[in-house]
Amino acid sequence: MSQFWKPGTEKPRILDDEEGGVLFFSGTPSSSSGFRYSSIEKQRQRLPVYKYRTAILYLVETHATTIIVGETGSGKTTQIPQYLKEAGWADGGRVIACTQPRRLAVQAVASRVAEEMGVKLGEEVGYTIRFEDLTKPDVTVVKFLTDGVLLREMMDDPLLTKYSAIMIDEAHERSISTDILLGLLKKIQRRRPELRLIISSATIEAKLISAFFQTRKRRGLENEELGLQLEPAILSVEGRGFNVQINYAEEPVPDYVQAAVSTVLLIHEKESWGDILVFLTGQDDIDIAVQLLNEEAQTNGKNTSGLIVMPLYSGLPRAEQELVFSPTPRGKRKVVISTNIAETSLTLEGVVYVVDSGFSKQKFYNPTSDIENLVVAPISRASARQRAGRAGRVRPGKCYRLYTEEYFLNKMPAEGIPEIQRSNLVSCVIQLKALGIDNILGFDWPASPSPEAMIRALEVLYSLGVLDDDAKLTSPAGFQVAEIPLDPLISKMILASNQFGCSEEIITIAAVLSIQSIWISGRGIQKDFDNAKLRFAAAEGDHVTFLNVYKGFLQSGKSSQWCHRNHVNYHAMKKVIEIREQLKRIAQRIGISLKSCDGDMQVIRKAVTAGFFANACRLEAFSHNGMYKTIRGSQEVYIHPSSVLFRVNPKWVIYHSLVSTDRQYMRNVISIDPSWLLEAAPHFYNLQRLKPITH
Ligand SMILES: Nc1ncnc2c1ncn2[C@@H]1O[C@H](COP(=O)(O)OP(=O)(O)OP(=O)(O)O)[C@@H](O)[C@H]1O
Repeated sequence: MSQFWKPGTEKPRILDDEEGGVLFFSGTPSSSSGFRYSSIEKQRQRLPVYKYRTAILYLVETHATTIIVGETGSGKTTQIPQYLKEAGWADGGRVIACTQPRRLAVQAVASRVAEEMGVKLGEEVGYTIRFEDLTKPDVTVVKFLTDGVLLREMMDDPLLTKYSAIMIDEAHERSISTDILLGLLKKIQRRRPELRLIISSATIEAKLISAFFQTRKRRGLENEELGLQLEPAILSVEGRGFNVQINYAEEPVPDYVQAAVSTVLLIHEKESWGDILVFLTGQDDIDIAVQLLNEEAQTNGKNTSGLIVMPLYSGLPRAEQELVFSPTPRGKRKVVISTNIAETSLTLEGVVYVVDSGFSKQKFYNPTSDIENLVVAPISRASARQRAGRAGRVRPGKCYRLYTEEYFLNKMPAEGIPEIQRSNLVSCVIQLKALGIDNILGFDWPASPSPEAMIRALEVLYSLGVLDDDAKLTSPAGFQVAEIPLDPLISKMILASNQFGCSEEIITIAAVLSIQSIWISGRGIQKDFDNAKLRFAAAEGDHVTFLNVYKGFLQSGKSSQWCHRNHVNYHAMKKVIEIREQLKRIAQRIGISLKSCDGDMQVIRKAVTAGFFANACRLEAFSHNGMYKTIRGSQEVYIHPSSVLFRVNPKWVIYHSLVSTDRQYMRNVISIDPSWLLEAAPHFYNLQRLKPITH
């Protein structure tokens, strides 16, 4: 391995691993077996956090807020909720919550903790993620949930009264929902001094978070008689899992996908037993890496013999995501090629090697153009450490960084930029408004978002009819939009469908837009795939095409063979049906009557326009290459090749989202009549701006 790799000087191992990997096995014997249970108990006790059990419980007892800093793998996520339960924080019908920024982590950690506690998932230990609730009222006492779901729960129960203790995990990730939660929990603590907050963070972000909780005015928190300390306690948990040896590239690599594939092959050739986890940035480069490994298997079979390649990204159906947790068959080596969804909180038992490209897809929002883009950007040192931490969780491991040590030490930023400072804030603002926070600019943020982004969000919400002249939620529209757990633009589209008599169709479209893709594509099958898509393609655009696919799926009796023949993702369609059912229930609750327009495409497109008018684009007059300009900011955009309107290029379109690669591409596009923009948002557009194009 030496021709390419140079061992690094990053922190050596800390924890003694005298038991090697002996206690751990990759099979999953039944959790009821005594052997499994006692081995799990021993594993729990050897985690670094175990030595701090008493200290943690003491601090939580005596402090309103406890900040726990610990390295990845020290056991924060899986152990602290159990310690709290064991100490009685779940007695008397109270619930302990633990939030995570990512859905997959919520599910994985909940099932691990249920296994450690020897209970069935969904009973004492459960989880809730958007559109999926595996908890039982009055039974679930340790609940894992995404930070976004906890925020939603505040709409029904603003003081989160059922929780005795809330652990905000992975706070260093600074997801937008975590930041909002931190601000709101500070407020809640004034009203509920008995509530305990535990904030866990892997990095120096802890200092910032601590300062944030210290600077507060503690009005109303007068509980000295309880012996409660109001200043946050900080506890540093020393130690992590097993040693991870870090290796750096000797030279910068020109193509990280190719370099990742070469490294996988090199590890497979030279290194001993153990699975490999590769971090790339998104479905596109993951698909390429999978393809390259498959090609290698065809041309040079012996280099890949025994390798099982598995992609992992959020758009993948759940059943496929879960495959990565399955034990690796004897004599084989699993290669999981993932986005940063595997970066925190996940333990993939067999992983010994991590390959880190040094990049991830990150959201960047430009308030001037009002465009939010997913861009491939360098990760931070904190992320790099988290990635390396995925090796060495159950035995010593190695991490191969596809960048130089010099780059890591001197060029890589120490921390990422909090999501709230690089996002479109429309969803965030409406949530705060729904929680009665009127002075958004004056809200106590852990990191302030830019005033421009705030103003943009207020403008959009105003033009959607969600906020009134005093920037308060309108009644009923504003409250209804806030009730629907989707992007407010989609929620507004659903609301508008009520007037247009097409709520059945629009709810289907909303369900499809909520998942990444309903298609199965891939290199080598492009022609078949294009032909399959043509069978459903609608001249009006992608949204109507989705309706055709949905109809076909129902007519086939929800058949998986039908999906296979048509390159439609069966699991994704099942998810669509599930989400659709939930959206129907929410729609009915907020007074939307379920009606079908029986194929009247015009009303469907008008309802889409009512939500997405701000994303309108016009084909450039003399464009021969399909260039559009956004009406709002005059940005150059193109229809994505995956759209049924690619090369059709209608004059006026509305898009659902933008992706940026070599160009800015519009995904999920529908053609419209410009006069509908004026109907939908007269205060947003003026006739001058909508002047038709002349060829
Ligand atoms: N599913 C699992 N299978 C086997 N071991 C596991 C599993 N989940 C956790 N563990 C063990 O528990 C350890 C601690 O995991 P935990 O998620 O609690 O750590 P953490 O400190 O929260 O790390 P991170 O910051 O990465 O989430 C792991 O390193 C691993 O040894």
